[in-house]
Amino acid sequence: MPNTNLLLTFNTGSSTLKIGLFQFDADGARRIGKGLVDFSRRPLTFHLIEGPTAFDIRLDAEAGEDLRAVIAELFEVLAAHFDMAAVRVIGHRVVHGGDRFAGPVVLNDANIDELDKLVALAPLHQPQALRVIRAMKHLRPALAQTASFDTAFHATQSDLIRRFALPRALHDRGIKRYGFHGLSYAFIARQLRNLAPEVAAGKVIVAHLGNGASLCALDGGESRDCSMGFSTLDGIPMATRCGTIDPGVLLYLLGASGRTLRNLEEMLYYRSGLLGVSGISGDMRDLLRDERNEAAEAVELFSLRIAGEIGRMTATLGGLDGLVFTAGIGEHQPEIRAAICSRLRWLGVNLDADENSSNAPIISALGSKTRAFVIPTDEEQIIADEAVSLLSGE
Ligand SMILES: Nc1ncnc2c1ncn2[C@@H]1O[C@H](COP(=O)(O)OP(=O)(O)O)[C@@H](O)[C@H]1O
Ligand SMILES: CC(=O)OP(=O)(O)O
Ligand SMILES: [Mg+2]
Repeated sequence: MPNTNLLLTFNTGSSTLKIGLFQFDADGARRIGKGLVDFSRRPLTFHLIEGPTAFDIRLDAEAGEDLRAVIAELFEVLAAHFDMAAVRVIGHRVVHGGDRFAGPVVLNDANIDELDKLVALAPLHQPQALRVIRAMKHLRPALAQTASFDTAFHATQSDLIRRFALPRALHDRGIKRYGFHGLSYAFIARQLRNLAPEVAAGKVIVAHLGNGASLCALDGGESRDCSMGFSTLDGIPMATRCGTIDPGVLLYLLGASGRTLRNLEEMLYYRSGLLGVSGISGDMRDLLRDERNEAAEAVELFSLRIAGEIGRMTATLGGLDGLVFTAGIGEHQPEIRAAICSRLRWLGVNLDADENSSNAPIISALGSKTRAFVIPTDEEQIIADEAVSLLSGE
């Protein structure tokens, strides 16, 4: 096998672990493979892509409390395809960096402890990422590990935008908006600079529409606003998460109707959003195929709330030059882009139907005042680039 430096990225989502394999040198990191384990499906299977070839490898390990057995088995499987002795660094996606981390870091015991303190703020994501970090540390104690944060990209937001209209003392204690999906937004800002530099220099809203979904307002490529705030529940409706909700509903459910905190949390994170409204599925592909009214209503509510949030963010920016769609739904579902944009004609968004239906990079019609784009995202590329910069001491 060739003598090169390898880098692995771990993107720990709420129920999946995405692995990126990169070759790197002083010039940067280049992807050579990717893998996915979906912890919501049994038996556990490692879906691995090496160049043009895909493999589905059944795993023997159980996803136990510490994930050590799963990570060890993934390394064994990867060793059959890649030179794992050449791995120099593991880069992790960590969703919440709080106020403490405004950029990527090399992980050590002290900052792993700091990340532990943020678990309550991102209960779906943070504990799982920490399990993977600790499992790696156990398995390869000498290997460097880095963390790249979803929240860090939003450090350019103003104090005003981050503020809730609550007593000041709470803000000072960290009860404020942080913003998420920052690795995706960093990647999109970079790609847009190559695709349409004149738009990237202006006012742009990016719609990251995956299982988790949010919108980000960019001015000159810097974050000014994000629909996700304090937690990954806020903003637009998602596959199974509720998005913005009247806090009076939560008080009512906890008070008069006597739900427990656990039960409420489980409902807001796992049984709401597209799944909750449709009663059918949280997967947009299922809803677009289904002919029942409830499916159509979930899709319509999703589009309506997104268009409304784009209106609000246009006020933050004071105008809109570009709109970018990304992630699973944003990249692959023209029907949803069309439904959102049909509510944004007043903002000067005018789609080209043919370009939109073929998921082309530029989907706005010639002469559209606001230009619209489809740009595939790659959070792992940002994690890899940040790990290489940290390693080379930049
Ligand atoms: N070709 C496609 N591949 C993957 N997801 C797709 C595709 N087309 C539509 N989707 C939708 O994208 C959503 C998942 O988005 P994704 O970005 O993969 O999620 P996440 O990374 O947050 O788990 C689902 O609602 C799914 O229906
Ligand atoms: C922040 C967040 O919601 O992430 P994901 O989309 O991976 O669930
Ligand atoms: Mg995601």
